[in-house]
Amino acid sequence: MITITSSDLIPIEQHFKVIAGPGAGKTHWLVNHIKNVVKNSVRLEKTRKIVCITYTNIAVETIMKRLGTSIANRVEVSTIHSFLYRHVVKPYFFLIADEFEVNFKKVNGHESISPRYSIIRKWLESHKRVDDLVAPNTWKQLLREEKFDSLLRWLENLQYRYDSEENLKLVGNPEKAGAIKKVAEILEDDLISYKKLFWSNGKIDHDDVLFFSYVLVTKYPFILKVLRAKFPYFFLDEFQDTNPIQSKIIKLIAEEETIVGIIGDPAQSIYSFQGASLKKFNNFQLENMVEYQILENRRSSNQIIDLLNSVRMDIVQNKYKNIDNDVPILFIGKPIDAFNRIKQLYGEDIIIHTLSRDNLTANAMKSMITLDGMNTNLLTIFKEADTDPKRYKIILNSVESVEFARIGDYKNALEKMKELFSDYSNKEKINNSIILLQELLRNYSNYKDKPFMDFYNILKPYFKSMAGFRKGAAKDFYNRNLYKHIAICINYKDDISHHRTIHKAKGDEFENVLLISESTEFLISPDLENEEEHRIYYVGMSRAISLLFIVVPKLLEKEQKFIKEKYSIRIEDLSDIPQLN
Ligand SMILES: Nc1ncnc2c1ncn2[C@@H]1O[C@H](COP(=O)(O)OP(=O)(O)OP(=O)(O)O)[C@@H](O)[C@H]1O
Repeated sequence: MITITSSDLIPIEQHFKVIAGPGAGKTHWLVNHIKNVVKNSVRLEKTRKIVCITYTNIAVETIMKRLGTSIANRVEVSTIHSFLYRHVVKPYFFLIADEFEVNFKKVNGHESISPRYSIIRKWLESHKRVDDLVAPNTWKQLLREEKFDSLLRWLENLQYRYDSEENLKLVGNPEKAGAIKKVAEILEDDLISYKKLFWSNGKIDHDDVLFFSYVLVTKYPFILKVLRAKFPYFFLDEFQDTNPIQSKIIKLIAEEETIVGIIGDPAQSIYSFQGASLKKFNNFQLENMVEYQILENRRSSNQIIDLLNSVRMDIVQNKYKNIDNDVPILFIGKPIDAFNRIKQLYGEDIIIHTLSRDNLTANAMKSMITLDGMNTNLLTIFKEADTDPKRYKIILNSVESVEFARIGDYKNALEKMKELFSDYSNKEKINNSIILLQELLRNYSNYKDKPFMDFYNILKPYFKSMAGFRKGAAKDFYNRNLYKHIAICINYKDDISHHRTIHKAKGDEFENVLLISESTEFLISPDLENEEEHRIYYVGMSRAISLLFIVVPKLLEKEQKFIKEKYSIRIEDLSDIPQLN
């Protein structure tokens, strides 16, 4: 292992792996490396390009900006899904379309696809093992209530996995099977038929892109030759979270001609549910690959780096900036109280980013409301209650569009709205979407704290054909639930707000961070190597530049004592601060 700094250059014609902790300047280093390749490579010629793969669209934009306009046209910065779609799936889909029953002419990009009742019904009815589905789990019984609910959740979590013979298989996650656990194995036998119902309609999702790419490059190796000819350099940031299919494709590309470089931090591997793992990153090898490490932390104050170093065993980061600041504070109490307490301590103007473990807490922080006693499952209940798919889509997309816009994400807000005007010309689609979105934002205070039915009533004049209500579950749902409670259950696409999940904050950095946690396990017995939960909180803590705060709901006396002894950290019980409202 060779130690470098984020300003050092390395040879450009060798595969490499760069390992470095948070704030080491991995992205910074990668941008410099790309510039160095553009400047010195004799293999780029006019049309050949460098590929730079990163994890999110936001990260793509950051890298493009840092590369600058003068060399941006020499580099293809992209997420892996967009890259593979553009260069493998789209041009070569026709080769496997018949085999997988894909209507490839209808395929237009990749999207998140949710299971739908009509499709599930069709699939179950003609499932190749339908005769093995016997009472109380006949195909009709599986379409009812609790079982259907479990079936939905199970289908939402399908994954492509390699079996022991390295064949790629589509499998379900038994942990998500709930009430259908007993029959999940039978259902799993014919999952491809379920997928084909979407594919035959031209709909493919993000995982399908990886799957089809893998099938294509292994069946038709000439595609690899084309990729190598077009892209002599292939770099991947955040490689610790790489999906195994992606890893295999990269290895195939690296077999000849193309130089592959991967960059990442094993302690920041937080996507095991997508099949990534710290071990896979550590074990990733290519012929003659050179390994480097960067041991600096250029982001955080000395006090934050001390804390990060105390929970991490494999490396000790150097304090590059060598800037002192206040020691981190561990609050005991509610997140909103902690947020207000920080303002009390540091002044109203302090900008605080809160990072939460789950989506709901992050969204509740956006609206500064507490989750106490709230039903946190409202979106699932909404989907079940509103059996009119058209109305459901209009309402859900509108909520998403409004809430995306409220955090400043107008791009995705507009996309959501445009889906509701699919029958219009492109220009009309945009115009209608803007007008409606503006109207909804202007009216926000008129429906935010009111029953969901009020929101429906505001939308109704814009969608004349949207169904009304008869007595029943749908009407009850709209009358009994408040808009704001449904709004906090949505999933933000690109969350650019000050209140995000830790997962959505990956790769980013903020001046002051309040980390919201349910437990202090990651401080009391940290084990980054084996516990993904601990790594998630480590990622959260390491986003902070100047000040770090952590809030937990409770902490035993002996735990307080232990934490005080082990770390330089201040503990404050918020119930002892009377002036907090
Ligand atoms: N060589 C350098 N010169 C100047 N600034 C640097 C250098 N390297 C890194 N930085 C700065 O240090 C900070 C951390 O860098 P960067 O975001 O690239 O780290 P990272 O290793 O990708 O972090 P993480 O893994 O935590 O997301 C950034 O503000 C970046 O601009």
